[in-house]
Amino acid sequence: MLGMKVLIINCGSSSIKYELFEMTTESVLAEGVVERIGTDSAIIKLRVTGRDPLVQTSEILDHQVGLSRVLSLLMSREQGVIQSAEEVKAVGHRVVHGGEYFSEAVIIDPKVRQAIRQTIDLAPLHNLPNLLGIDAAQSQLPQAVHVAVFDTAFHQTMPTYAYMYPLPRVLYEKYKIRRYGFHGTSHKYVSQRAAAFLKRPIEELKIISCHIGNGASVAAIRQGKSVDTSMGMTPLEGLMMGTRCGDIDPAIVPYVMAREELTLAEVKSMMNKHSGLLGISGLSEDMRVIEEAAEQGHAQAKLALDMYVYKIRKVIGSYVAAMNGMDVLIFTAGVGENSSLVRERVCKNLTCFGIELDDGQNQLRRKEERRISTSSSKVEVLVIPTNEELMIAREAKKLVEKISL
Ligand SMILES: Nc1ncnc2c1ncn2[C@@H]1O[C@H](COP(=O)(O)OP(=O)(O)O)[C@@H](O)[C@H]1O
Ligand SMILES: CC(=O)OP(=O)(O)O
Ligand SMILES: [Mg+2]
Repeated sequence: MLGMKVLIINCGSSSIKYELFEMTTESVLAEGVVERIGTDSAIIKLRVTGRDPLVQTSEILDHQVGLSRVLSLLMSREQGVIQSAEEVKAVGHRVVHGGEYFSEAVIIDPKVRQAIRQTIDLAPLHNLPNLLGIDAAQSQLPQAVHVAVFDTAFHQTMPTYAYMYPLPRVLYEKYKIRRYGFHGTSHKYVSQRAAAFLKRPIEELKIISCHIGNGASVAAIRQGKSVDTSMGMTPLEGLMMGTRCGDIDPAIVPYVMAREELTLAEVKSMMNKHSGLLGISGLSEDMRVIEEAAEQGHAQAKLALDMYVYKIRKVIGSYVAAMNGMDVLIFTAGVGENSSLVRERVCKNLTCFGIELDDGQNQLRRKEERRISTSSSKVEVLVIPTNEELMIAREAKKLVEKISL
C-alpha cells in the first residue's frame, strides 16, 4: 500500500483549521490555520512535522482562496509535503450540526450537502462556514472522497425524554426544535480512550466527560453511548463558557430585549459573544487571564471562576443522577487538559460521589493521558487530551476503505 493521505478541515466564519495525516501510520504530516479570512491581513500558519513553523500574512477574501493557498504551500518545493493534489485520498470535514439526519459520518454527495444546508438555520455561526469549506475543498480536490463528520452524531443515541424540550410539541414537529448536543467527536474519542487506558470494556462503564475549551459541554456516556449532554439545539446551552452564557432563565431574553430595546441580532450577540467568563469578569474569555487575575485578588475574575466551576459541578451531579452512578470522570480540551486549578476546584466538592483527587498528579503538566485520582478513589478521574482531527481522519479512512472494497 502506497499510503493514504487524509486532509482534515474545520472551517469557522473567518478561519480554516487544517491537518494532513498519513493514515497508514496515523502520523501528522502538517497542520495549521488560516485566520482573519475576509481581510487584507489574513494569516496563514503552517507547521510541517520536523520543520520550523511558517507564518504568512496576505489578503485572503474567502475560504476558496484560503484553501488554495494552503494547498499551494503544501505542494511547494520548499515545504514538499505533497507533490500533487491527487495524493490527497480523502478530505474529512468537521460539520457542527447534522440535525436529525446523521448519526454517523457520511460521504458528501448532493443529498448530504442539501441536508447540511437545511441545518444552517439551527447553527448559522458554524454550518454556513462548514459548507463554504466543503465547497472550496470539493472544487479544489475533486478527485478526493469528501466525508462529513458531525459534532451532533454521537449524541443521536440520547433517549427522547432527554432530548425533548417541554415546549408545545408542534415546535418539534415543525422545526425539529430539540436537544442535539455538540463536541460529539471529542466526547466519543475521549470516552473510548478512557476505556482503553483503564483496560476495561466501555460497555461496563458510566462515564462523564467534560470537554471544556472555548466552547464547553459535559456528556453522560453509558455503555459507550451518549445518553445526555449539556449543549442543546445550539452550542449556547449548558455550561458557562468563554463568551457564551450557557443556561439562563429564558424569560430574561424578552425582558432584556424590551428594557434595552435590543434587536434579535443584538441579544444573540450578547449571549454568544459578550457573556460567560468575559461578561462576568469584564477582563477576558481566556481562562489563563481569569486565573491570574483571580489570584491577584480581582473580585470579578474570582466570581467568574467560582460560577464557572460551580456550574460544571452541578452538571456532573445531575449526570450521576441521570445514570445512577459514575465510574469515570474525564477532563479534556483547552481548559480541561491544562488547568489544574479548574480540575481541582471541580473535584474538591464531589467527595460525596467518592472522588478523591491526587494533588500531585493533578498538578503535573503533561500532554499524556493520565489518571489524577488516588488509588482509593471510587471514581477514576482522567485527563485525556482530545483529538477531534484524528477521529475525523479515522472516519474518513473507514469510508474510503468501504467504497474501495
Ligand atoms: N494553561 C492553561 N490554563 C488554563 N486555561 C487554558 C490553558 N491553556 C489553554 N487554556 C484555555 O483553553 C481555551 C481554548 O480551548 P480549546 O479547546 O483549544 O478551544 P477551541 O478548540 O474551542 O477553540 C482557551 O480559552 C484558554 O482559556
Ligand atoms: C460546537 C462548539 O461549541 O464548538 P467549539 O467549541 O469549537 O466552538
Ligand atoms: Mg474545540
